Amino acid sequence: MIELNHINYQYDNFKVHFDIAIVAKERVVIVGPSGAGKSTLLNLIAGFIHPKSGDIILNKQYANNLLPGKRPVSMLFQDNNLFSHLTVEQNIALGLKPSLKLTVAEQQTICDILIQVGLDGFGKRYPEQLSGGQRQRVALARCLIQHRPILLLDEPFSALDQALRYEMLALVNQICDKFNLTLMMISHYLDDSLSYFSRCLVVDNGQIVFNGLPKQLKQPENSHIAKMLGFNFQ
Ligand SMILES: Nc1ncnc2c1ncn2[C@@H]1O[C@H](COP(=O)(O)OP(=O)(O)OP(=O)(O)O)[C@@H](O)[C@H]1O
Repeated sequence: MIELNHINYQYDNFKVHFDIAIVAKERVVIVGPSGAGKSTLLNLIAGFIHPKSGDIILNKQYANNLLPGKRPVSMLFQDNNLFSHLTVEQNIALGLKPSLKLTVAEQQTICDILIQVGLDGFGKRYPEQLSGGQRQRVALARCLIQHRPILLLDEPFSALDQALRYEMLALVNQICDKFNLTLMMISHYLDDSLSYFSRCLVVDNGQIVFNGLPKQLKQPENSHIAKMLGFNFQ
């Protein structure tokens, strides 16, 4: 679970305030205009930035003072940050052991995870020998191998074409089922992908202005929010 209690944070002249509670295994999509504070929200949860005030509770543990690596969180970015001089297997292994000296059991874990993300047989390739979707699968595998219960995705599939984006969403959905993950994902899209999420947060100007079922965004009383987002549900 994720609780942000009266969280305040400020860049030079941009303030955010977040107050949310997300229960374990929820799947939350975060949308909002560019510069609204969506990445800031995930960065606060991941521990890359620290609130000026307020409490962050992750899986019932007070997390304000925890370094990113000690939080029960893994995060995937749009630029997957794979190392070009390392193979797929080695890139994934980094999530497990920075020394890359793996036991036989750990090597097997990597083989298993490659199968999970549909990349069986790709372990010896280098990132440049993969498509954009395959590279994102490797980055996703590196997150999953850490076995952290909270998965944060910062627009990881935005650069992919629609068919591949849906494929990746379906894969993430399956993975969340299998590993009982709590998911928060930033997206620029709110279309058929709605069905994968149990909740939608709309962030605008550093605040959450909508927190509800994705389908409620289609209701007439929320038409101003849908319009602000530029979504056309007709
Ligand atoms: N390191 C920083 N220093 C100063 N201002 C920043 C910094 N990072 C972000 N901001 C500002 O904070 C605001 C929120 O940024 P954030 O990246 O959270 O928005 P976003 O909703 O994720 O945007 P986008 O959809 O364009 O990625 C923006 O106005 C941005 O310019």
